[in-house]
Amino acid sequence: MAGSPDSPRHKHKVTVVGSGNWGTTVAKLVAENTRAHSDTFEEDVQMWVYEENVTIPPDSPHYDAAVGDQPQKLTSVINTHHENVKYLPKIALPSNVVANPSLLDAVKDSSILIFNLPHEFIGNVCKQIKGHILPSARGISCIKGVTVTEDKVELISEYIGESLGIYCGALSGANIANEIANELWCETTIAYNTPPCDRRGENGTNGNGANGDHHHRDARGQISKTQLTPVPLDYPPVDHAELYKLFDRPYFTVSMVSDVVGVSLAGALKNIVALACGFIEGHGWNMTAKTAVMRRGMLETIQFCQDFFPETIQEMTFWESAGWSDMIVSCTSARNWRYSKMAAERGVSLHEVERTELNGQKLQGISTTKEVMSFLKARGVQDKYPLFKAVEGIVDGTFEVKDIPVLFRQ
Ligand SMILES: NC(=O)C1=CN([C@@H]2O[C@H](COP(=O)(O)OP(=O)(O)OC[C@H]3O[C@@H](n4cnc5c(N)ncnc54)[C@H](O)[C@@H]3O)[C@@H](O)[C@H]2O)C=CC1
Ligand SMILES: O=C(CO)COP(=O)(O)O
Repeated sequence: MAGSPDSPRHKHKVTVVGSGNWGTTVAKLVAENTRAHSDTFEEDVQMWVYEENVTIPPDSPHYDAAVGDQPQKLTSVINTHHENVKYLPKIALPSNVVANPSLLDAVKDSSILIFNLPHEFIGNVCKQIKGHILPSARGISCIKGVTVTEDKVELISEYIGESLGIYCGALSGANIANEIANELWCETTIAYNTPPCDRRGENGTNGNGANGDHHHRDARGQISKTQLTPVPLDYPPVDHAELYKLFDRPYFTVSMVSDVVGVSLAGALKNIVALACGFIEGHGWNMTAKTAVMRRGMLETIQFCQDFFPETIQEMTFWESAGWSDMIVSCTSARNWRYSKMAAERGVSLHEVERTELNGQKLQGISTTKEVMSFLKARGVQDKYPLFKAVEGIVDGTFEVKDIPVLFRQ
C-alpha cells in the first residue's frame, strides 16, 4: 500500500449529513477546524441539506427587493449568504461550509461522515448512501435517539455502522446548538473505539497485523460482525487525536472516551426525562420536583444500559458531559423541556406544539419515548421503568402529571 502515516498523500474530506439547528452548528465548528488543520483535512466541508424553499423577510439583511417574498432554495441562500436562515438564523457560517442538496454528491469520496439529523430520518439516509460512500469511510453520529425494530433496540451509531459496513462512533454532550453557534463555551464527549485494523504501527503498517473484522454487541447480547475496510495508510489516521483535532474548539471542549454505548444511550434517554421535567414545570412544580425526576431518570437510564448492554457499559461515562451534564441542561433549557412545558401550560399535545412552534425542528423525545417503551413492552419489563412509562402515558393522555409523585412511593 502506498504512503506511510508520516507522509499521507490524501487529506480527509469531511461531510456533515444534516443541516438542522445542531447539524449546521457542527458544520460551522468543524469547518473552522478543517481550515485550522488544512494539512490533515480538505478545507471545504460538505453539508447535506434536505432541500426546501424559504422566504427571506424584509427585515433580514439578506432581503433582496428584486426577489421579494418569492421562495428561494435553502441551499442557494446558505451558499450565497453563509447563513442557514431557517435552522440557525443570525449565525455567520464560514465560507468553506458548502450546502449541497444532493445526498449522494455530498458524501462522495468523503472519508469522514458526520451524521447529524433527527433520528427518524437516518434509516432512509443510510438506504440511499449505501454503496455510494468510500468503503474505508469512518462515521461519527451526533444523533440523540435509538432505532427500534420489532423487539430489538439499536444505537444509532451501530445502526449506521451495520447498514453501511463502516465503523461509526458517537458525539453527545450538554450541548445547546444556539449557544455553541454563538461560541459560548461548553463541553462534549466523543466516544470512538478505534478499530484494530486502523491502529497504526510504528513502521507505517496498519492494524498491527489485525484484519478488518470488527465485533460489537447488540441490544440482545448477540455478537455482530462487520468486515471493515481499513483506513488506507495514505490517509491520516482516524483515531482519538485526529477526531479531537476535527471537533475541539476554544468554545467546545472535547473529551475522548471509548464507551459508545453509554454515550449514545445517555444522549437518547435523557430526552424522555426532559419531557417529564417540562410536564412537571408546566404543572406548576419547580426545581425541587425536577431534580427528583432527573435523579429517577438517571437511575432508569443506567438500569437500561445495564439490563441490555451489560458488558460494555462504563459507569464513569455518566459523569462525562454526555451523562449528568446533558441530563441537567436538557431538563432545564433544551427544546424537549421547553416545549413539553409549553404543551402542559397550554393543555395541548406535544405534536401540536411541535407543529406550530418549532418551524421544522424536531422533538426527539416524542419518538424516543414511544420506541423505548415498545421495546420494553415487547420484553415485558416496562414496570421496571416507571418514569419512562409515565412519560409515555402523559404523551398518550393516559397518565396525569399530578400522579408522578406516586411513582416515588416505595
Ligand atoms: N439542536 C440542538 O441543540 C441539539 C440537537 N442534538 C441532536 O441532533 C440531531 C439533529 O437535530 P437538529 O440538527 O437540531 O435538527 P432540527 O430539529 O433543528 O431540524 C430538523 C432537520 O430535519 C430535516 N428534515 C426534515 N425532513 C427530513 C427528511 N424527510 N429527511 C431528512 N431530513 C429531514 C430538516 O431539513 C432539518 O434539517 C437530533 O438527534 C438532536 O437530538 C444534539 C445536541 C444539541
Ligand atoms: O441534546 C440537547 C442538549 O444537550 C438538545 O436537546 P433538545 O433537542 O431538547 O434541544
